[in-house]
Amino acid sequence: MEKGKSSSKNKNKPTSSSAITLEQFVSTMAPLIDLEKDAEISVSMNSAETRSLDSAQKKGSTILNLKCVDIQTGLMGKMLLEFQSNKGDILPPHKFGTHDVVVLKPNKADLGCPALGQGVVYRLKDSSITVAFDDVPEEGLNNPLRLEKLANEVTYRRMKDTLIQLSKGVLKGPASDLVRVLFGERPPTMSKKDVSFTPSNRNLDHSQKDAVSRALSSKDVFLLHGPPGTGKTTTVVEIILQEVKRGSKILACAASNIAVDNIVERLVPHRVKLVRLGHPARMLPQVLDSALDAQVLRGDNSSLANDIRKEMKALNGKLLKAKDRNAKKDIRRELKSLSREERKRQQLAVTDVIKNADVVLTTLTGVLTKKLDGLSFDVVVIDEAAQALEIACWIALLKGSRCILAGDHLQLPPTIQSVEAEKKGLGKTLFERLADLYGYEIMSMLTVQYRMHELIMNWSSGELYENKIEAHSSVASHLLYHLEDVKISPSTEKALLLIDTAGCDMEEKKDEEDSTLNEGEAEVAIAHAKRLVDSGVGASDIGLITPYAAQVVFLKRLKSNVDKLKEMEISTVDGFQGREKEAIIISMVRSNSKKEVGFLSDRRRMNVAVTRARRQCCLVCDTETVSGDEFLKGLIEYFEEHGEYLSASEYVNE
Ligand SMILES: Nc1ncnc2c1ncn2[C@@H]1O[C@H](COP(=O)(O)OP(=O)(O)OP(=O)(O)O)[C@@H](O)[C@H]1O
Repeated sequence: MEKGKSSSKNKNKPTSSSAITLEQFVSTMAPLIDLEKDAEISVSMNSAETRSLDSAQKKGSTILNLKCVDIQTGLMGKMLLEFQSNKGDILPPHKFGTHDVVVLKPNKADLGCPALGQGVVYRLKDSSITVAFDDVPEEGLNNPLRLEKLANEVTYRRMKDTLIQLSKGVLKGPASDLVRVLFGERPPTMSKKDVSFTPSNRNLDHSQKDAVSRALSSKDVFLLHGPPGTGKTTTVVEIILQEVKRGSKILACAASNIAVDNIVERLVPHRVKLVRLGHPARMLPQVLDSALDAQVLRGDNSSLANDIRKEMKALNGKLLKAKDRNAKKDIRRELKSLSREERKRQQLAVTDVIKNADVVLTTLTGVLTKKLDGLSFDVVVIDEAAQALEIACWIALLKGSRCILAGDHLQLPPTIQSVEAEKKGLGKTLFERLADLYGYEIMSMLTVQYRMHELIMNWSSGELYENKIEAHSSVASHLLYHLEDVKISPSTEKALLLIDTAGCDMEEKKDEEDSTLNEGEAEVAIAHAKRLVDSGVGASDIGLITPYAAQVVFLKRLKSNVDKLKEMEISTVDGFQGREKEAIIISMVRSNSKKEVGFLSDRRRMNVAVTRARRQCCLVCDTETVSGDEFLKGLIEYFEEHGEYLSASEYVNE
């Protein structure tokens, strides 16, 4: 925000890094996309460096020794196969994520052996992984199996294609004026009068209403800045509904499938004509009804295509029986024409659905489907824009003449695998660049938050949002013991807790992959979670988060021995962005005599960590080590002043 503010004072004098020209952008990004692709391939099974199965499992790109425990039909004919480890409860540490493309192979088969099937990860739990396949593999399911993760090269190809398009043809497309504004060649414009509207959601607060009105006034670009818990998606949905009322055709996107589905779910009750494009295995079950495939099946053209297929089947039967050459020739001719008709009907079914929809929703990379070729939109809305690569945003932006980007550049940016690409600026988002370039001229910030106790919020608001955020009265003073069935106890009566491991002999260490973990601290964090559950807090209402992947693995191992914590989620901070829990425990891990804190010092990461909590945020850390960093020192002092301080020694041996 500070950046946005300062640039708003000298409106059209952008800072050097944000005032990049289109040509500079294209020439900088092309090699960075290649670097990132290479980095992704090197952690996947397509990598030439993967020489043995053991090394692949260590890298997390394969999971060995699996058994298939369940097969179900779902998702429009896709087959859902669930796998568990042959060796025990918990899957070994891995780098698989939902929606990754994977192949299934016999456990011991050679690295290059053909796959039994290729699918998409549908669901991931600590102890199982479910994959959606087009068909059930014909054999081999009764023997030990392995899953291999493939690099998603298609995404990179799509980004490269977009760069090429940006570098040449766009000056004539729907986005021709928008491109000039977003690269600082032309100033953005807003209509002179405030646009008034009747909100569909009567609960909108003043900052949300103001943001909707300004979004509707914008003629080219608008940024909706949504700090944690301030109802960014609620506001995005209102903007879309108002644009539909105005008769606009809207393309609504986000970097992740889940964020797209969130919007779909909230639009459906308003009976908006919409369609969700994408692979059904990547969608939430509750939005499948809005999927393109489902709507195509329901359409007239689709049933006509079905009738034609039936006719073709009958003709094929006739063809087999026919003896006369001329009769055979006639049947073949008829079959050919029916097949042409069937294909045409299928395509018409797809275009009908898309043309009839007021809102088309898909992920950013999903926009490059042939189904949207030649189509343009009045407005492109991108949610989670501060978590998307700029080049991914351009895939969607080239389809429209106006855009509305929603996000928070003070939370974590997109994850970049290549250290070099990150250093050279691949992770700088369009949202951040535009906030720098034009500031409040094109941006509104939401200022009422609906998640956190005000003590949890105040630290983040003061450090990152110029103290502009206020807590809504429904959450401002809510505590864990106000929840039904939760007892008042020392563990549940405070919004902020600091458990200090300093002097308790709990040093950090490195795992084989060079990620840091802290076993003593992990035990303390688990002990606090147990105390919460003993006071009546539901385990599923607790989130245990940490910046380090190795600590996640260790914590999960500890958790597997504690039955009452089964439903508690454990994740990296980065993986928990966008989520919330009643109680959050943060294990900060670093404890060393050099006071090294590594990437803990990124204020955006701690901002995300602390603001996941609704009623209690508990920091477990070595205050001696982390206070070596000025920013973290401020965090510790804030917790000491406004919360309860405890020594980790009180939790040892629990
Ligand atoms: N004006 C409002 N009045 C009451 N509750 C609201 C209002 N706006 C948002 N909320 C509530 O706040 C919560 C967060 O809203 P929403 O999901 O829109 O936020 P978000 O900005 O997408 O989330 P995040 O802050 O994690 O990015 C939801 O439970 C929502 O119902």
